[in-house]
Amino acid sequence: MDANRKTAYYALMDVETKSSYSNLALNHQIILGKPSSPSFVRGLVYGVLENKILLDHIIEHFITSDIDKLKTSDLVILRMGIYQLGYMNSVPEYAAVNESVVLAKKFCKGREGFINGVLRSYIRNRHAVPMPDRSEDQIKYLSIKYSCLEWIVEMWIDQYGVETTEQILKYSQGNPGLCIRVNTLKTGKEDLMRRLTEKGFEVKESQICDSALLVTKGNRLLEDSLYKSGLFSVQDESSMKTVEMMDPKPGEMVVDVCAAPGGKTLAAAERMSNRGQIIATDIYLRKLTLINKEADRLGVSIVKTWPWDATKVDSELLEKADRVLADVPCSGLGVIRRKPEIKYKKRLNEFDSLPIKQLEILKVASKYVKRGGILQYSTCTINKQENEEVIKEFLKKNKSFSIVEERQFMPHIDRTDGFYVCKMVRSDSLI
Ligand SMILES: C[S@@+](CC[C@H](N)C(=O)[O-])C[C@H]1O[C@@H](n2cnc3c(N)ncnc32)[C@H](O)[C@@H]1O
Repeated sequence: MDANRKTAYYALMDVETKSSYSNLALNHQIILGKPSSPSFVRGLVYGVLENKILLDHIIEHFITSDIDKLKTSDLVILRMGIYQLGYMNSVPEYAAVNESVVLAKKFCKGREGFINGVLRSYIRNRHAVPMPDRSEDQIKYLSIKYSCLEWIVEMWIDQYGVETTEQILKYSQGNPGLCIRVNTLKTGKEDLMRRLTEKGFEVKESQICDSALLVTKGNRLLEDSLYKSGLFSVQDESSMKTVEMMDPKPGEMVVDVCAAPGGKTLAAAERMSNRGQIIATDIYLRKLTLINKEADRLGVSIVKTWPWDATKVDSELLEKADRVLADVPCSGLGVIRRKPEIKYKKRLNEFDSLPIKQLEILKVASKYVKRGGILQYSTCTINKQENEEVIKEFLKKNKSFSIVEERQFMPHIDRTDGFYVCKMVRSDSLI
């Protein structure tokens, strides 16, 4: 059996049946399965996940039974087969069908005839699958075309209008690429570019962040000695941009109240030339160990971690910090191209209560800021209720803070993840 497709199947089953995060499931299965082409596996897994609603719409056209009655294993193999046939030009039709049948024989015995039949019908009639009439049901049309649950499409249409919503959906698809942060404590951007290029990686500078490099070609980056010796970290441009906007200076005291897994904390430490102090807290103790481990790899010694619920005031920190970062838990709707599974989350009470929790965390975080200090709020979402609305509520009752810079980054405008940053300053005088 082809190890590439088997690995993709296992990763997709992990996402469907164990609610695993796609990136973690994929990395885990690639390590276990040792496929000959990890990039093929990635393309197939992300392609299927990104287009799940569209693929199911197609499958429904070619089966007589109810799609909800299919076993997950049947459905995953059908999605993989249709995706290869319809959207992966490099895969010959016979390979897509034969390999799907081989998977079916192993993982859903007795269903190989059914799967073979559906895939062959698709080959014969792929152009006959109707889309919903856009003029009759715009939300349904966009939901199927861009594979995103209807409640999210509806919410964005309410907040941004139809045209922008379609742009957001369009640019939230496709491989975002790999971005790394140069560890300026150990190397410089030019030096790292040269060393990576010598090893066969293709690297270019980011247009968005000073310390970011985009790796456009090359495999097994994290197994390389340059990574192991701490010369760089993997981090999205959006995360790095947040720290660039916060602009922590050497010698300052910084508090990061939702710090794990530590991307922004460690970027801040590098920007501070490892001078000063950063208190990094998170509600989950086990996640804090990741920060400490990474700090060791990067040669960072100014970070102190401890578990803390950011909705509770830590009296040790009152008015102590030059800068406080509240990178709060959010719906993640700005990072759906990295984590497509977010597009399929049902709207639960948890979603609607997020702004309440975010405001609570922000209020507590504000108490740690010195007079004249900086308070920065950030999310990786494009839901206004978790962004502008939270800030509006906060500023209404906290008159000593005012906005220095506020930005909503959008996938279709900035070609980045969707994320929101609001940098505020606490007044010098008593208000
Ligand atoms: C967006 S993530 C932070 C990412 C991090 N700043 C980084 O750059 O790597 C939000 C974090 O908030 C933490 N969290 C959730 N509820 C919390 C609470 N009540 N108190 C403290 N941390 C919380 C989560 O464990 C999660 O690690």
